[in-house]
Amino acid sequence: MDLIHCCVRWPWKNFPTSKTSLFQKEERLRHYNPLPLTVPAFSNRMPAQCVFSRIEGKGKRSPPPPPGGAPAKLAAASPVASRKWRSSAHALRGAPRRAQTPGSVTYVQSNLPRRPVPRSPRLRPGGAARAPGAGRTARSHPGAATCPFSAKMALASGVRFAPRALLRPWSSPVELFHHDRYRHHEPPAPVHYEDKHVSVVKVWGGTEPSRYFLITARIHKWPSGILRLGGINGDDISEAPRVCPWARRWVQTASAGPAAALSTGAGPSLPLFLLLAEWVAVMKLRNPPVNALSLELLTELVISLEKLENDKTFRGIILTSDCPRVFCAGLDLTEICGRNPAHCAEYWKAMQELWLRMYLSSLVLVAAINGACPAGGCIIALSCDCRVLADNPKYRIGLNETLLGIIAPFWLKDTYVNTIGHRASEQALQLGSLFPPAEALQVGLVDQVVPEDQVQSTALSEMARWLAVPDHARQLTKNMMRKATADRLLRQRDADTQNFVSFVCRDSIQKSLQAYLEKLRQRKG
Ligand SMILES: CC/C=C\CC/C=C/CC(=O)SCCNC(=O)CCNC(=O)[C@H](O)C(C)(C)COP(=O)(O)OP(=O)(O)OC[C@H]1O[C@@H](n2cnc3c(N)ncnc32)[C@H](O)[C@@H]1OP(=O)(O)O
Repeated sequence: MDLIHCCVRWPWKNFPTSKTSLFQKEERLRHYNPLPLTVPAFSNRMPAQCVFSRIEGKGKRSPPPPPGGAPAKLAAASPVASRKWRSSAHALRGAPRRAQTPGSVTYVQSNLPRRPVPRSPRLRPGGAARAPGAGRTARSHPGAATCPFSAKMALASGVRFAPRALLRPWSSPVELFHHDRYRHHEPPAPVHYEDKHVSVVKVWGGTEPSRYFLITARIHKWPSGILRLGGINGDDISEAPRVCPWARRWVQTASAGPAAALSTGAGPSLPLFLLLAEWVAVMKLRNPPVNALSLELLTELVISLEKLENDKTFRGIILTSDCPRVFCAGLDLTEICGRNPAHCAEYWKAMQELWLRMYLSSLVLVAAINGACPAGGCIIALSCDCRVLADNPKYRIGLNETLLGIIAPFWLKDTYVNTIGHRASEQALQLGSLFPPAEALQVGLVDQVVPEDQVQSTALSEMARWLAVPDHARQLTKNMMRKATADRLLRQRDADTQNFVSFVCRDSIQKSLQAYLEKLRQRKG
């Protein structure tokens, strides 16, 4: 995904300028431009550093066009781009043109069909074909610096942008630039991007989070109005502020506000945290007293996961417990104790389903383990991508099946081995070890052990770290790492169910399960 793609899908006309829901706009655009248009010529060199921003002033008049006019500027920068500009300007004649209102953005929205762009031999790595002297305009006359890169990029891609908008001097209300050029986009001296001058109004996430993000901030001083800083999601959104030094300053300044409210832990910069608010679901297990995995809870979890996976608003889930002192007590023993084989089979299938869904989930799953986490609870946590455990010696984690007289099935064992390695698993599984936090960290069962009151914020920081990776790359890698293990169960699912049912329905096993449950109840008394 790159800036051009974003531009194509999101011409200025459709760029949300009011508080109208971005999601509605996105929906409209889907119909407006249903064919995905990729621009291979630029995609490799337009990573997340691409930022485009726009300042809308109220009642302020736009600065006059640069001396010599846009075509002349472009001609000076590149004769090729200039020729293309002329032809596109010609093509644009007759296209709907919106009148320039004071302080608002002027643009021409083309109604020409868009076309895919062939790789141009004139384009050099690291930027578009740069004609001699292309950067000189900015140095000699910063106020009149043009964006030839953007112009050429758009023209070459067949995007019929308003040339005036593209070639506008940067100090005008419209800015569209590339990281190669950011150094020419220093703000004029009187602008102070400090706390009292700038406040974040909203951070928007798209319905397709891998596409873009947008931060709206209110600037209290000159140029007063609304500033929007946008970027392409899925690459590395924390990179975006790096594009432009003054934007970074602004983002850093603003990070004392809403971001601080969202997280007390140290974490990446503001946009991530604000976006987290929109992209990350927190799923709390609530089946008191110990969050045992009843059939109902399993079904509920599977449905919720499916919903979140299908809702493109979400990129991650933080899984935690709503029950004090217990994350999850594992299988609900009452579901397999004294029940008929059909019920046991149904129950086990639900357990398999949940594991498969979690283990192969395209979302980032972070387990915020705020309580004891034995057996099935541990498997739920191990199916996540990352585990944060509260530092309390009572909160132990591990697969203790052997202590109940039962055997962990092969896919539980595989999950264990994939996490802590063969030898450690061999030992821990046979002994039914439940690890206290420090040991769990040492053996690699969890990724972080933190004070109890920091579990959620650390999980959020971890989530931010995982979300900073482009979704597609992370998902494919996850799949590559986990598919073989999941496939093994998929191939033997029925046999595994039969094995489970025949095992737990044995008299001897039923007796030991009964005894174990009894022990738990007596312990309480
Ligand atoms: C071929 C394949 C064959 C088999 C594969 C089977 C795979 C199994 C994986 C599993 O998950 S087996 C389940 C293993 N789970 C455990 O061993 C956990 C047992 N529970 C505990 O250790 C503790 O309850 C706790 C540390 C989770 C919480 O301790 P605490 O807060 O002190 O609560 P209580 O012990 O007082 O328990 C309150 C209440 O909850 C009942 N209960 C506890 N665990 C379970 C459970 N897993 N299933 C059903 N019910 C459970 C306990 O009996 C108490 O009930 P009351 O009626 O007395 O309130």
